[in-house]
Amino acid sequence: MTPKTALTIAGSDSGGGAGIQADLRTFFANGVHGLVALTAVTVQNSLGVQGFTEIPADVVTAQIKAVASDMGVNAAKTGMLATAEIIRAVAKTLDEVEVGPFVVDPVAASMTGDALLREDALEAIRTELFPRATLITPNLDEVRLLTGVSVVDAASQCAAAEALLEFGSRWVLVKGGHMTGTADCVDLLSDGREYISLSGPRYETENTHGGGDTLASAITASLAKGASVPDAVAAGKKFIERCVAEAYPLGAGVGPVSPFWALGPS
Ligand SMILES: Nc1ncnc2c1ncn2[C@@H]1O[C@H](COP(=O)(O)OP(=O)(O)O)[C@@H](O)[C@H]1O
Ligand SMILES: Cc1ncc(COP(=O)(O)O)c(N)n1
Repeated sequence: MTPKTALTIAGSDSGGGAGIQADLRTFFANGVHGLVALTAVTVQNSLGVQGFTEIPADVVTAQIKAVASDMGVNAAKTGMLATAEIIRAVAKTLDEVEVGPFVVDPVAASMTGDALLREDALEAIRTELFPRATLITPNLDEVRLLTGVSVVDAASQCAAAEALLEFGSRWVLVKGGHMTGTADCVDLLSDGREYISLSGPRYETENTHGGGDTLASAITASLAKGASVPDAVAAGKKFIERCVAEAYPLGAGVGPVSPFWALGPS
């Protein structure tokens, strides 16, 4: 049987832990056929991002149109978008092709602190992509850059969600992985009417490279299969929890979260 399709519009991670590599294996692990519009090639390992080269914006557009016109896209997500020009091209293309539910992970920097966006491009994500998004999934650093709100507890997480919804997405997931002083990892999902707190154990590990990409891709895979946003996010949270629990060291720096458990017992 032909599986549902999910499109990732994102960059390549040469270290294989994040970016399109994380997205494609997460789609696979969730039973969805992965499609790709590559935006950038990063030179990256467990120690950080040594550099990147972006793909020309018209080539990003052409990739999206090629797969959408022929194969059909049941849901799509963005990761690293590199430049304001690529962001504007993606926004324009989304007005011309049908991609189903659209998840925007506003990736600004790697977890090692290296920039994955040229200057001024986060503003373009906010103005061009958030209004078109079914769901946006910022982490706490991105929340601070976008709204100025520092999330330190449940009340400020709620305030951040409200501020982010003003930018026009249907739903927002304020991820709490970087919140300090909490025993659990709490992500807050809201559409401005419902406030759904998704709580799970915080695992003791340094190896969380690719965590945000994996969560957003798992959510996108569920949306491609027809789940509602709250159900897709709940399933994504369960998926990423297991991936963090089984994360492994690789290289001298930060290792990747692991989807290998999804293959079943070896
Ligand atoms: N140590 C951890 N244990 C369990 N879950 C975690 C841990 N760190 C992050 N998560 C979860 O992984 C997902 C990614 O979160 P976060 O780290 O906030 O985003 P990002 O990877 O984009 O920086 C969230 O669902 C978060 O709750
Ligand atoms: C190509 C690419 N896309 C996204 C990330 C963010 O992932 P992380 O925050 O885990 O470094 C990354 N490092 N590289």
